[in-house]
Amino acid sequence: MSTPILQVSGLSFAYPERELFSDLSLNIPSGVTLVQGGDGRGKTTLLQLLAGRMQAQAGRLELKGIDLHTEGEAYRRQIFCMELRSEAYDQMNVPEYFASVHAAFPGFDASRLPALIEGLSLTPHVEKKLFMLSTGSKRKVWLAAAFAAGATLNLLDDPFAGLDQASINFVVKTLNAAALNPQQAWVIALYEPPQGVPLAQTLDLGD
Ligand SMILES: Nc1ncnc2c1ncn2[C@@H]1O[C@H](COP(=O)(O)OP(=O)(O)OP(=O)(O)O)[C@@H](O)[C@H]1O
Repeated sequence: MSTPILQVSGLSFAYPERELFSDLSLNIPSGVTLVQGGDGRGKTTLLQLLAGRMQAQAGRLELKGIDLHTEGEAYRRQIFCMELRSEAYDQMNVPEYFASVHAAFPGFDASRLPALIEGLSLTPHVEKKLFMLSTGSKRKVWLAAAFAAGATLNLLDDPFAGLDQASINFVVKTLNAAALNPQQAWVIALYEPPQGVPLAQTLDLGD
C-alpha cells in the first residue's frame, strides 16, 4: 500500500464539557475518506483538527512527512478547508475570492474555473460579493475553489448541504475524478454515505 497522505496518531481532544476524541489514530490515503456521524459527534471539530486550525490536547499529525507541531505553516499551506462559518471573505466578489485562493495555492488551476462555474450553476452569481450569496451558492463557490486549488488535503464539511440535485451530481462526478489523483486526499464529513462516491475508507463517529 502506498504511503498515506496524512498520518494521525494518538489524537485526543475535548471541549471543557465534552471529550470528543481519545487516542485516535488513522491514516488518510488518497481518494475520498468519509467522516460519518450524527449531530454533534464531532465531524466539524475533527476536520478543524486535521486542518491544524484547532489544537488538540495530544497527538501527532503528519502530512506528507510535514509535522503540524514543528512545521505548522508548511503543513497548513497544503490544505484546502471550507470555511463556511468564516466571514473573512464576505466582502470579496466571486472572482476576487478565487484570486485569493489562487494566491494561496501554487497548484491552483484557473483554467478549470469556467467549467466549474458552469457546472455548479454559478454564472448568475459571479459578480456578487460572498455575503450576498445563499448558503448553497456560497458552498458551491467554496467547492469550485477546492476543485481548482490542487491542495494535497481537501476537507469538505457537509459538501452537499443546500445544493440542488444537478449540482450534487456535478460535485459527485468532479469529486470522483479528483479522487483518482494519487497526490490528493479528500475528506468529506456527512451524516450518511454519499451516493455514487467510491470511498477509500469510512471513519464512523457514531449516530
Ligand atoms: N466551541 C465549542 N465549545 C464547546 N463545545 C463545542 C464547541 N464547538 C462544538 N462543540 C460541541 O462539540 C460537539 C461536536 O461538535 P461538532 O460541530 O464538531 O459536531 P458535528 O458532528 O460537526 O455536528 P453537526 O453535524 O451538528 O454540525 C457538539 O456537542 C458541540 O455542541
